[in-house]
Amino acid sequence: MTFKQGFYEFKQLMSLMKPHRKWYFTGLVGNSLTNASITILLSFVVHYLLNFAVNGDVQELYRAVYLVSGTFLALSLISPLCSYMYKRCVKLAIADVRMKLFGHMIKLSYEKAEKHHSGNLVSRMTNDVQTLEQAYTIHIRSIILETSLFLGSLVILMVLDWRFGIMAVVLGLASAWINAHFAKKMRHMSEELQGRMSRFTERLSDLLSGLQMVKLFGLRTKVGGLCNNASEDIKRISIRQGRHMGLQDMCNFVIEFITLGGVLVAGLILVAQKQMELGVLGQIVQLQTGISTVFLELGAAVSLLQNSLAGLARIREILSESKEEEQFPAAKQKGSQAVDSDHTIEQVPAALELRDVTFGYQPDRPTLRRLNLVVPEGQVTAIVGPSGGGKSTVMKLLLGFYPPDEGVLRIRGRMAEEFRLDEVRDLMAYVPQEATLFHGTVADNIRFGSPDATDDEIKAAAKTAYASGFIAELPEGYDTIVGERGANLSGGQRQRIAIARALLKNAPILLLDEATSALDAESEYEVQQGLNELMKDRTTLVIAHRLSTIERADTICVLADGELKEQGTHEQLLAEGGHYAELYELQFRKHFEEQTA
Ligand SMILES: Nc1ncnc2c1ncn2[C@@H]1O[C@H](COP(=O)(O)OP(=O)(O)OP(=O)(O)O)[C@@H](O)[C@H]1O
Repeated sequence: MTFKQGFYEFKQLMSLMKPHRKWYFTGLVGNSLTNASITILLSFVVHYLLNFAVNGDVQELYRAVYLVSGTFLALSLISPLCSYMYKRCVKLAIADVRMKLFGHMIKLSYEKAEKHHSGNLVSRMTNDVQTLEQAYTIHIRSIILETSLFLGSLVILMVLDWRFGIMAVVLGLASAWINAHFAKKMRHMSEELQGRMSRFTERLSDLLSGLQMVKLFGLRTKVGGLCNNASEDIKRISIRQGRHMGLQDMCNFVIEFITLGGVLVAGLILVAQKQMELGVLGQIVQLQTGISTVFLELGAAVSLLQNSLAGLARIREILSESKEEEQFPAAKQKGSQAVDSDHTIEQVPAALELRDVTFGYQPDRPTLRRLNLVVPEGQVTAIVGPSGGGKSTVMKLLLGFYPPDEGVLRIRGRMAEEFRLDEVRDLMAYVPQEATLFHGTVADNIRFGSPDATDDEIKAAAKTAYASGFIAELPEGYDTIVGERGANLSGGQRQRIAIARALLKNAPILLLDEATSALDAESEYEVQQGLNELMKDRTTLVIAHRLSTIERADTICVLADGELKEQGTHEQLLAEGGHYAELYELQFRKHFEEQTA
């Protein structure tokens, strides 16, 4: 790390402290200077006491007593006050950083957020923010304290005997050179360590979120092994770091030992030749001992600061990731307008429309290819097709999670990018395959659909969604805690809560990633009843996994390999005898076999 880079990173570190900088530095410098002054004043106490011992001069004793009293006063008053002042600023700044990071994370564009493992993001919020706090509270304080102690001691040494002052400067330069060398290596290890900590959190969160599967499939050793490996990596790097710091300490000790030995020998010779008072030598030894620990402490602080700077780099990496735009994302490639101008405005514009939409998660690997899809207002349009055909991707584009690479998206006849994202999301209610519930009560989870809903409205929505029956049987009814991600409820119950939430939102367009196939017959029936209520009088785009649920849809679109293969009503598509008829035949036969088994 060059000096320029170090300075730049330090500036970055300070920029996060900006609103509290004045009081932070007042407290920090006050605390450091008080503590440094105490050490220097104590060297005078040694000086006076030794003079008193040699000359028997009581004035020297009085001076020592005054100094000790002053030191005690400073220790018990100024130092704690300053300490409180800067520590308070650190707590405030760290809370700001945490909120800023959190605010940024939840606004990350879906595309960026998907690239990070949730455990990795958690680790940045916890481990990295913690290393940042240590920088402000411990390492920077240490650097200021030790530097002021060094400078103060150097001035006194120069006044007492300039030769010892020069010696301290030489010692300082040697120590700085050695510690800079160690700090460079320490930075590499710190970056590696933070990365491994992040990986450990990822593995742990995978293990905990999939605990059921881990137990069922006997994966404790395998998945637990991944956690162990990550933990072993942390152990290995931490031990390497410890060894490195031990070596650094040893080098600093050697310098300290040689210097102190040199000071003692040279000083005693001067005392023997009556060129120096014993009190002066005592003070020089005291100051020199302080200077030696300065370099030990300074070396450790600069090394440990590398941990914090590595953490800061990881925090800044997230803060520099692009946030979701306020406007609905436009197609990445120009030429979309040309396609749009070809379009003849219909009398009643479609609720949703995709024109020549091409999209790929990776460049040159299109998931959707020149797709044309129209969802007429007030009708039910179903998308069916093989797994991986691009059905959910269509919904992600309509919800503005990704911009199409090419083509045009229209919502109620207007170009999608003319809308703000929140406007589009207000127009649509999305019920995903897996209902997302948050830790809280049943009522809280339904209320997410409309934060101002009254208790009666919540109950009415639950009733329409066929959820009121099971909610009444829960121990605390609507006040029952659903557990982490709704773990205290069954899959069908979770889905009915999600349906009640969508009902409460009362959006005119419904996007439904239907997943009744994983439910037992009774739950499936009840969820289906809830969905039917939800679809009433609404424009619906539904991804159907069970064809029996969409036989009465106004239009069925068959999507495979990102292309629209067929389109029509159930009867038309059966009569065509194409992909749909094949899929239907397959599901019908499977169902028949299940029934007769
Ligand atoms: N975030 C992503 N990054 C990269 N590829 C993705 C991502 N999400 C989906 N894909 C890929 O895009 C393709 C279409 O996925 P999509 O989820 O749209 O299919 P689907 O038709 O909804 O499938 P299913 O019926 O199984 O839910 C698949 O090949 C999938 O692997």
